[in-house]
Amino acid sequence: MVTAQATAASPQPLAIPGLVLYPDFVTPVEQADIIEQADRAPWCGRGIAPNPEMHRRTQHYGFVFSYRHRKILSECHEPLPEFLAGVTERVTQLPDWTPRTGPDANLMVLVNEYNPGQGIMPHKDSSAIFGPAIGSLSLLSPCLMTFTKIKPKPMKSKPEADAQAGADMARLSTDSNPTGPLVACGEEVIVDPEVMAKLPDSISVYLPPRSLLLMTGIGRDAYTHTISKDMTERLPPPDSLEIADVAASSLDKPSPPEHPSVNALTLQKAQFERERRISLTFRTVRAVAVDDKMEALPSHRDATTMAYTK
Ligand SMILES: O=C(O)CCC(=O)C(=O)O
Ligand SMILES: [Fe+2]
Repeated sequence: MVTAQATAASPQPLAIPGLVLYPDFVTPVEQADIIEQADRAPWCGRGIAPNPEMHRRTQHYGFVFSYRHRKILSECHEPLPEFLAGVTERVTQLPDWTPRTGPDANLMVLVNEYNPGQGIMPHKDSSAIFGPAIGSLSLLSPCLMTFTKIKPKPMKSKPEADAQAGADMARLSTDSNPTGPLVACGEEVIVDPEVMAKLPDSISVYLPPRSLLLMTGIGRDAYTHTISKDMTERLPPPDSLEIADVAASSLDKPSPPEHPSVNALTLQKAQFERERRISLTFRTVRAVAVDDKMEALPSHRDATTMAYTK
């Protein structure tokens, strides 16, 4: 059983603002418990509704997301299953978890399974559908998650921008093409181009087993994230790799005992084999599809826009 207690390892802010890695977010025993319980629950994908066309298997708790239609299919306020309650509470109590918490927080937990050869295309989680923080808990196999700066669109006047936001919302409710980055609209961060210009174009983040990656602000809204399908992950040069607890300059030093998997891999190999990985994605839902239109959920009507303009 995963309980809502504080995590031992200290958080690691990454090179992109808003991205923070929490190593050892769950213990090996908690990891085994989550995997066992998830494997007893029904998966969708590979011919099974509600996402039969997906090759990757998923489980959707709290709300059901359709990849084909890119929307939350139905509102369902059933409590999260017992095996997810503790870890979800722990995520939503993190100091940088910005959405509201509590029973009306419209939480969704998505379980993703990646077998060797499976990944996730570059995308940004829609700001119209999902709230301002996304937590990703990595279980079993490590992987690299690559963040790439989204190229800015040409500046628009206010009426044009408003019209575009409306069009984006309409597109979200009708578009059936599941490829390509999701449309960004809603209450996403507004970033000063000068701030963005100083940030890296792309970084690869090494996600050790049992770590939680929290994505907020710039890292959530101004970058896409992706996991490759490669069976073998090759570590990029140290200056483009973000590794928890290991500064690029200390890669040739002996590994500290607390995170042997991170350092052993980094020090001994320039590559590693992907094995089965299960991730839990924690998000709040802002809008659901009702009669084929997107409608904002009540608890997000008063959400405030965060601006990174300084
Ligand atoms: O597997 C992960 O860690 C990320 C999943 C993800 O990006 C998503 O479901 O939108
Ligand atoms: Fe995502």
